[in-house]
Amino acid sequence: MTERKPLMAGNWKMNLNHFEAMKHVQELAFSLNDKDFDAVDVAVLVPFTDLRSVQTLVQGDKLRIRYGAQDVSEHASGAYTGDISAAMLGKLDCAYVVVGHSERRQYHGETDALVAAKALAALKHGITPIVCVGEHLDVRKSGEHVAHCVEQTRGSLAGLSADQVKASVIAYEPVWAIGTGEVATPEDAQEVCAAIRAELASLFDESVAAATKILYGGSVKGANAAELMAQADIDGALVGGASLDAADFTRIIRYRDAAVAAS
Ligand SMILES: O=C[C@H](O)COP(=O)(O)O
Repeated sequence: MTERKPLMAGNWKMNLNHFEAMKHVQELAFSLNDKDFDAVDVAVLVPFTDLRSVQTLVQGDKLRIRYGAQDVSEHASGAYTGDISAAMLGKLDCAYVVVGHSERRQYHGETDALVAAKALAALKHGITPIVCVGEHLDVRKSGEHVAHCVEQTRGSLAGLSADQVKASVIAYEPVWAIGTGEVATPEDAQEVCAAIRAELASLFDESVAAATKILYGGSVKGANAAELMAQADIDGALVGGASLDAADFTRIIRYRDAAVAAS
């Protein structure tokens, strides 16, 4: 069976300027140790304006924290005012980029096809795309959430090869659970993550399904990370609000400690 090393990725969204970013990364680095990094991959997904400062800090201090961006252009270069290319992110040694976050889908009209094009652009430059999918509350209430997320996964990975999917991360984020304090139950999250994994097996094969990391996102905190991580198909978390608090993000990264304390 393939070992999938957990990934805890903090999506800062539009928070923290580059001074605040450096302070926050230093705080996080101070609270984590080698044992944490051996057990879990830790990443911060920061505003574009923070990237160079975070890179300098991480590389200068040889920190084991990885970093990345929250969006990328599907284009290689050219007259796309305000956009940032994957080549530019690659030059900053970004390890990850979020594509298709529900806030981009909602406020910027991003479609599955665009998300797939962005994922491909990232992969071309050796950057792992974190491809987000998830349903709105009305879809959940209609009982169509599994079919919806599977369909969105298929569309958002269109054109990626088996190896490219293995080199990607998928994040299931029910939109109704984002920033609301309304966390999906571990069983709800597992249901969709398992369906996404089954879809990878049917689109490609079992090796792709076994190798691809699937994260859960939506009101993850130190207090609920362990029960989510106990689910077979959840390989980590995409954390918004709680990642802005170094202490709570550390608790999420150390979810195993909470699991031990509860047993
Ligand atoms: O990308 C992160 C998600 O949107 C979750 O945000 P949240 O943890 O604040 O609910």
